[in-house]
Amino acid sequence: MAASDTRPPSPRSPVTRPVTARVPAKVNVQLAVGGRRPDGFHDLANVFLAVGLHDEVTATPAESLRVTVEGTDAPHVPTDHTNLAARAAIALAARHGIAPDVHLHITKDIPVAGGMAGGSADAAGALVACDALWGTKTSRTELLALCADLGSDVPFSLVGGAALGRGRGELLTPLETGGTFHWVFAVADGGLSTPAVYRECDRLREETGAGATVDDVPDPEPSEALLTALHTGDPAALAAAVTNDLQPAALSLRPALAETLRAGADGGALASLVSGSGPTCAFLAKDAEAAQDVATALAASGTCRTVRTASGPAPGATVTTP
Ligand SMILES: C[C@](O)(CO)[C@H](O)COP(=O)(O)OP(=O)(O)OC[C@H]1O[C@@H](n2ccc(N)nc2=O)[C@H](O)[C@@H]1O
Ligand SMILES: Nc1ncnc2c1ncn2[C@@H]1O[C@H](COP(=O)(O)OP(=O)(O)OP(=O)(O)O)[C@@H](O)[C@H]1O
Repeated sequence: MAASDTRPPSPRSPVTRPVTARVPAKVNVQLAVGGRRPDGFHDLANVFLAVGLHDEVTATPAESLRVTVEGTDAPHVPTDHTNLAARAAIALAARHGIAPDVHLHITKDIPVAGGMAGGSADAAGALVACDALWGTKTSRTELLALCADLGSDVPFSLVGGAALGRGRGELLTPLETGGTFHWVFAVADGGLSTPAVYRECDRLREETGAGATVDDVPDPEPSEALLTALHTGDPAALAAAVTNDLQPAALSLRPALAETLRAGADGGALASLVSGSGPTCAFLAKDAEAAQDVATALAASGTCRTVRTASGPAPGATVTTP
């Protein structure tokens, strides 16, 4: 603004150069699933750990909203307004009464429909990238509320690190971690639908006669042993405490995952579990060197499409452009 210009400053200072955000994947080190609520969701005790596999979302000014995707899994990602990143941009623009005219380019490295919150990562990335591009200066509290509307995992993709998620997973309490945990991920051919896995969990519970609603299933609680293991950074103690209530459902829908889990355990993993709703399998290793050994064994086993190593905790959605 010129020195003689007495107009009040604009409340927004949009930028015209592209803004890129980097967002991590997650693994659930504890996923305790309560009964089905009347709204169809399940209450959770969901202990998230962000790990260093990342998507990037670049937001550039455009005539209208447009999404492009690059990466091995790109053909499986929608580029219309159902893309979670597009929905995030629309929600943020609506919140500020502006048009969502932006080109979102997603560089996808997180497996699609793999139980590692890939779509959620892109939504959180789009929110922080668009907020910086549009100069909308949305408060953290408002961003978290927008995230929660977009999906249960999206708030965690924004904050990263480690956190306990209550409610349907959107009510977060950050957790201190005492060290770095080394993971190996076995990526399966094809994804699993998250609602289908929750439905299968309910079906298996009903099959045992126990019932599957909030009236039948005890409230899910975080494990003290697991929280202590995260706090002290002890991989052996964490391995002894990891649990995933969706694992039987994922295995029921994809029985071949049992072989993947066995191959990782045979390769020396301290713990082998399905990541969230699957079908990615996660293996906790003693250290970086042991993770390489587990990765080599999994690759040789022929029980998965690709093997990745990553450590956590990793930071949440972060703008990386100056
Ligand atoms: C399996 C996890 O990834 C673990 O972190 C999440 O619970 C799933 O989170 P998400 O993919 O963000 O899920 P949302 O987009 O919120 O919900 C998709 C569907 O998953 C089921 N769902 C999800 C979360 C939850 N606490 N209970 C549920 O039953 C519901 O059928 C819902 O319609
Ligand atoms: N940006 C996106 N990236 C990936 N999938 C998307 C995206 N937007 C919408 N989708 C749709 O969402 C579905 C689930 O994809 P996603 O990769 O988020 O699953 P997920 O990682 O298993 O999710 P979660 O771990 O949060 O349950 C995909 O099959 C795809 O149709």
